[in-house]
Amino acid sequence: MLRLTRTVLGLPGFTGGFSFSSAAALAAARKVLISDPIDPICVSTFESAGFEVDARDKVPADELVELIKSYDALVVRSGTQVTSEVLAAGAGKLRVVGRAGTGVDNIDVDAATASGIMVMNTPGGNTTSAAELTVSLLMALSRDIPNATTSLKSGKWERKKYMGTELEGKTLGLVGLGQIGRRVAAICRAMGMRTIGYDPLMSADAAAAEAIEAVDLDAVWAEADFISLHTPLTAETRSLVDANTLSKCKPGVRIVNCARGGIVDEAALLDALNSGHVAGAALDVYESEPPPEAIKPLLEHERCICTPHLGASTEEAQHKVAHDIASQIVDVFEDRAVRGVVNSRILAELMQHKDLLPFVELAERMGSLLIQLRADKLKSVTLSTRGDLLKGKSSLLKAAALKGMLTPMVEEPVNFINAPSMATEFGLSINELFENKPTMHGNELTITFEGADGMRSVSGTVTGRGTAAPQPRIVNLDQFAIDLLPQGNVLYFRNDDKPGVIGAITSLLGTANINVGSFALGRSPSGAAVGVVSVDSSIPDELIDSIAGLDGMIAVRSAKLPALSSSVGGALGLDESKPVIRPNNPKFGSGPCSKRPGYDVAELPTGILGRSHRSSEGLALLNELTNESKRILSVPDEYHVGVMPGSDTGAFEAAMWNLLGSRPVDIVHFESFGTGWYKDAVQQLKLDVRNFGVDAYGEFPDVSGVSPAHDLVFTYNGTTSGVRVPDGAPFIADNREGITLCDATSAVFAMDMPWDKLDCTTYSWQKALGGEAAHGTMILSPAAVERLNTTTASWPVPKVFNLRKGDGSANLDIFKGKVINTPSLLAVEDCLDALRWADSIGGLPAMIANSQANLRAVERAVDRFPWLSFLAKDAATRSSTSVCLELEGATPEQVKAVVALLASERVAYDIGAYRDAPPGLRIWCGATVETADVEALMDWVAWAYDEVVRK
Ligand SMILES: NC(=O)C1=CN([C@@H]2O[C@H](COP(=O)(O)OP(=O)(O)OC[C@H]3O[C@@H](n4cnc5c(N)ncnc54)[C@H](O)[C@@H]3O)[C@@H](O)[C@H]2O)C=CC1
Ligand SMILES: O=C(O)C(=O)COP(=O)(O)O
Repeated sequence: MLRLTRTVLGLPGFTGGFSFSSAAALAAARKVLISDPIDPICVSTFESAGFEVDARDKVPADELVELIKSYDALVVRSGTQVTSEVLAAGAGKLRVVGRAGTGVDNIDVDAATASGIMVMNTPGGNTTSAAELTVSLLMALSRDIPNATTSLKSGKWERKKYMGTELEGKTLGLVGLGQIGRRVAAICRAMGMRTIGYDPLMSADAAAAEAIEAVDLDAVWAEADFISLHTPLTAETRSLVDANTLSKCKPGVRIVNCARGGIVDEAALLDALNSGHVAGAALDVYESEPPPEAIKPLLEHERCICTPHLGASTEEAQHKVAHDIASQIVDVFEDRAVRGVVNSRILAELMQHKDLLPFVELAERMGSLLIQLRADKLKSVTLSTRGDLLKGKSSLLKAAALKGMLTPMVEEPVNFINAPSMATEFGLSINELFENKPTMHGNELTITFEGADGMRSVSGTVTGRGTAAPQPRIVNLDQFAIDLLPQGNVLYFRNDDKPGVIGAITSLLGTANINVGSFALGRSPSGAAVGVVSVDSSIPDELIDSIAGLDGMIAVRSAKLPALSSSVGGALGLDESKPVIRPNNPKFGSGPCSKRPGYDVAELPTGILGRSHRSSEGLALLNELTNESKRILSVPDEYHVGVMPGSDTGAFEAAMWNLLGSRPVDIVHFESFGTGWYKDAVQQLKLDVRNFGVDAYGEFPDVSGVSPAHDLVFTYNGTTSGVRVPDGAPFIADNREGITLCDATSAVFAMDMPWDKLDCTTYSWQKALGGEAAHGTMILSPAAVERLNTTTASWPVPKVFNLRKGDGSANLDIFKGKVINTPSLLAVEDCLDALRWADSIGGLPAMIANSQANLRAVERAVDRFPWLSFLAKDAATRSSTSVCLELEGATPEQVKAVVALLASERVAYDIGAYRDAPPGLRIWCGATVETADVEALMDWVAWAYDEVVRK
């Protein structure tokens, strides 16, 4: 029974003011208790997901009741009895009970459901093993193998005594045609048996498709030579095989039970064996395990074969179920998926329709709002939906609304698992209605209820779906059009629509030191007005009374709703404050950057490995790479593209060492790497340099003095500052005399490159392509080639950087696949894979669009969170690949803690700012990163900021 703190749904004049349990989402490890012997893969799967595991072979019942209190999850096989006492002791902290196997009859599933604890199993993991044991027992029975073995071992030679019977041609009667029953049927049919079976869920056609004759139970008893049981133990199957049913069986029938003890009445079976009516029985499972003394006569009966619950006891099955249950539980805690849940259809549905999450959040808040604003008992509640998205989804939305309605009313935590059963206990039900009428909001949800104060209703929708961050909004309250973000503390009032009321309310709130966040007002032609005010703190009852006393006031209520973008995680009852959606791919580092979506190293062609890069095949591969890069990047035909050693750094230093020296150099730099090129030019090459630098990270320099007569060295995109050259690099003259050297490593494949302004461009594969490190690409214009041909370097150039031949002319062989030194052909295949992917999504325009969409996702977060800002203030020089962010109010240590927390939650790796840059975040938003992941990440950033900085 539920413990209620209030007379549920019946308090007149209730004015809210509840505190919601916003469990602090600490980064502490989740704790799992394993209380039965299990394959070690279970422990290692949990541990590698950061869980703390306590694995025991056996925990006595009384100890378990104490022990369970400190665990988030419990894993069992059939040995541990998970009773209502255990579940009650665990409730609050315990979220999941996982059964590494099929049968959950050792778990009090109803008690778990009432406490909001998820129960899951691993269907299918041990099907083969259980089916193979069943068939082994059928064969052992037909040939009496155990007795024959014992006889021979005792020195006897009794060939006559052990005359057996063939299975071929005999009828096998199966009760239960689930996974195991069907597998047994398939094996037995292959042995020539006739297979008949009964299962209330299986149609005759579906059974026929499995080559099983669907019959009723009486036919199984009457026709089977062998009967095998494969149902769960339920009220209906308990003692299914008893004296009565046995009497209906053929004399000489043999019976196998590898399903559950209790399906067979053990005393009746012993009688039937004693009378000879049953010729043999094979049991793997017992009513009580281990079996008590009392059933010794059955176990010791000459014609009874018995095994100690070994159906799932194979290395393969144990490995599989142990791995499955651990990864299912990890997935639940990480909100990735809900698989194998046996006590919540709604949860499984919720995880399948993640696109509905904002509506689920809305429904929950609407339910919560209405219940808190009601005046008296509810009479009837109706949820109506409009719009294609919501059609057929009302069970999910109803569950959300119920969760919202119950949460402020009951003491225990309400989640999607227990909300429906709790509601049933209160007799609280919601009617549903789908309305075809179009609405200006597209998809709209309305909850109406009849209370003592008449019909009340609230309607809401979700704005910004698809484009901006989706936001639930209340658009109508009691027939008044309003616009309200349903979160936090809310004051509702209805009054005669006359001047002065709002002023009086704000002044009362001000006097009580309560900040007003927003006002939503609606009015009807009849002269009534309704107002909803969101305020920063809860409103004391005395203040409500004072507002109620204002002239013209009809009704006043207050309510408290959970903070937005935080409560759907509570759907799982896991952690109310954590966002529910995690990035699918948490790799947001700025180099090496994330591989393309769907990347699998196993799919790379490997035929070339071990071959010479100078073989015709090796050469062809290198040329394919440079040609494809050239085509996808729309590099002009007359330019040369080649592979260089040493990543982008190697390629760019090769460019500087080979091309500079004949003119003064202007260096435009605005972050660490560009500053490195500046230092190279001054300190190593001792060039005549003009410095176009910046005072601080995030700025773009004043480039108005860049001279067309000089050479120009610049970075196109500052990976460490999140600053980029403005589109088209307008400061570079078309008719210049000098040449330009452009480090484009985090710009290519994500930005349009103005090739006519770039004479030597370099990049590495590990950035925008998500390729492998150590190789770079160099692109030379005809002017750069001419520079090589007409000048010589006045300093030594190491062999791996040398772009000239012995005669001093440009070594264009490098750009025809004849690379300077040995490349990794595996890295080449990997890069080609990225290029093929680039092509498949629509080439360069699609890659640029991806990166832009990612930047917009971050921009939306910056709009939403006042403490979050771009390091690059000017949008025209803001990078869409290496996006650098500052967290206002966070100390450097706190920024580090935010980064560490996001990594420990496995939502974002490697997103701390570059070591020389100001503390902050650097999120790679190049084309290989998916926008949905950036969107999900930004909610997590907000969560981590709350955890570390605000708490
Ligand atoms: N001995 C052992 O170590 C193992 C035992 N098992 C047990 O075997 C049994 C079957 O497992 P699965 O095939 O994996 O489960 P399943 O869920 O795939 O199949 C059970 C089937 O029983 C049917 N059923 C339910 N009530 C029935 C009734 N009154 N009459 C006839 N059929 C009914 C269901 O419709 C369902 O098709 C379960 O009790 C499970 O716990 C499973 C694995 C290992
Ligand atoms: O999976 C089942 O239902 C089983 O009966 C197997 O039980 P076990 O995990 O071997 O204790």
